Amino acid sequence: MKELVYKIADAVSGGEVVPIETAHISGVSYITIGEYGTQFLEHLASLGARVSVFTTSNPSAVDIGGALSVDEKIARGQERINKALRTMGVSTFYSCVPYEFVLTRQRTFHAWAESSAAAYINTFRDAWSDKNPGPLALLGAIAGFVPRTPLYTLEGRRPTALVEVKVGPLGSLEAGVVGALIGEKVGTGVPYVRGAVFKDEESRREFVAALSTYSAIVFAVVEGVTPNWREYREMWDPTDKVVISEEDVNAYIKEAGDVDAVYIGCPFADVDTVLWVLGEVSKRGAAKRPIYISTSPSTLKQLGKLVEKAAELNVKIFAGSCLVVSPHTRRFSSIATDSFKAAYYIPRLHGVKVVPCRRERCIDLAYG
Ligand SMILES: C[C@@](O)(CCOP(=O)(O)O)CC(=O)O
Repeated sequence: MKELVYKIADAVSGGEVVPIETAHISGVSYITIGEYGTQFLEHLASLGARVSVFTTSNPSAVDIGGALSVDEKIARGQERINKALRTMGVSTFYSCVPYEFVLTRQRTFHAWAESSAAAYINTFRDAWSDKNPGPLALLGAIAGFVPRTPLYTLEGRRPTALVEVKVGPLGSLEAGVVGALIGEKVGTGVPYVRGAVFKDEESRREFVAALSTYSAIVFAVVEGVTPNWREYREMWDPTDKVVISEEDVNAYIKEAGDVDAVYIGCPFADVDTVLWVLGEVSKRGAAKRPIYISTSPSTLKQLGKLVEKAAELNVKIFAGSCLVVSPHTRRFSSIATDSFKAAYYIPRLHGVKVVPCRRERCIDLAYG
């Protein structure tokens, strides 16, 4: 596998590579990679390929507690993927927020394939990762190194565009809209973001998820927030400025119509978000329409008995999968969500309509 990574490096980074501490692979759901992707993983495993660094995996098509129904064919396909990954030594923890437990120190190298997770550690920790495509992250995990693309160099992390955010503090939906707008307006390079105030952890997750979904950008310097932001600031003299106003953000937020379900947790929800939803729902009684919350397996465990209590209120908390990569999503015709990443992928992967709304409004829609 090392030769293969060197070959790719010849094409993309003048043959240079960087050693990595950890890898995170995406494209591990039978829904997104299908039969050929599954055979590719099985083939690698049967050749004796084994990861040489700690490697985690993105959500799968099947959640760990069986809260989402999937048909036999998908369940069997997913089991084959799980087996191939386990054989190669991948931690089959199935989470899109591995940064909850892999604490990626500043300026250490990682090969993460999930764009929102790579963008999170770049932006909020100044740990260095490019968005490596899923197969390359896996080959890199096996080899122990990846091509030295610009984001693995200080020079390649030099800001290229100044963005002034004139709206906030940003809740989860607004943070996603601001991320998407920066992505669309700046497109590539490294935005230097001034004035962004995130209300909570979920907003930070939504910001980087939307930024990296709506553009190729997986690193933003957020003034006052990104470690070493002063150093990045001094590296460059801004010429152009992009402004994100309250009107820009409001133009993206439509008044929602009828929905069959509400979805929170793309990227996976933290405990705080789950508690907030449960607090709102407890005040009103069981929701008329199901509220789905995806979390990491450890968050689900930490919640303990609350998961059953939530189920009585029609709040389905599940882990290891999400409504982006699970076929369960196809049973709905319209879903409300505060996630701009989910709003991008769910219609494209499942043909299901998505209504982006603020979290408070999403909860209202579960009763409307
Ligand atoms: C569906 C999926 O491709 C979502 C997109 O991920 P990304 O933003 O392209 O890293 C994730 C996956 O396949 O693991």
